[in-house]
Amino acid sequence: MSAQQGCSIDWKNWQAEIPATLMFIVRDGQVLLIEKLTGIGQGKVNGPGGKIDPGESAEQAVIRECQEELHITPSNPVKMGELHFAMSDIPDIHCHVYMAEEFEGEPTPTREANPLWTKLSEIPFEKMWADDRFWLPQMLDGQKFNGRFEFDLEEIIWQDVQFGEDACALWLGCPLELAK
Ligand SMILES: Nc1ncnc2c1[nH]c(=O)n2[C@H]1C[C@H](O)[C@@H](COP(=O)(O)OP(=O)(O)OP(=O)(O)O)O1
Repeated sequence: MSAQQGCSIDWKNWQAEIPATLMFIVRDGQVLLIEKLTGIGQGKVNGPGGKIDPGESAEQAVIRECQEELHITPSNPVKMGELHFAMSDIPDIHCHVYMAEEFEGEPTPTREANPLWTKLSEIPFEKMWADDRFWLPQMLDGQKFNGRFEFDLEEIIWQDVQFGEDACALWLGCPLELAK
């Protein structure tokens, strides 16, 4: 799929209804994933994360979600990417993706998530959102990215993912972010 061919979304004027976050903590050749027990993507494997609350920055939100879902607090999160999901069956999502190497606490199962320490070579893409295989390996390799996906239900019908520092210039930022 090329950058614009076959895409029905006017990305220039696109605005997501749901601002959201994801966190991938990497330590000792493993990444901390979750089995998601509630919310959008229930039943899938993903990183911890969730919706950004009004007045919250993306970074504040991703830390809060890790506390709620796994009882851990990531330190020094690094923003790695933005994901733009135009969905057919649920509201569109704009997701801010972070990585961290350190955290406080012990990953603990909660009502919302089961923690899954996963070898970097054994990520279960077949249990994850279809887009993950197009940016997660590169991100875990240290590349920043900007991804746009049009979904028809669970299937990707158009995509564009860019990597490297240039990709950061495409980030929309977080409209709810507090001035820093
Ligand atoms: N396509 C795709 N790929 C990868 N990750 C995601 C998607 N779509 C998504 O929504 N996500 C991620 C983004 C967020 O981390 C979650 C969705 O947020 P959700 O769990 O519904 O938000 P919470 O705030 O935790 O849930 P509620 O409290 O509102 O139930 O999935």
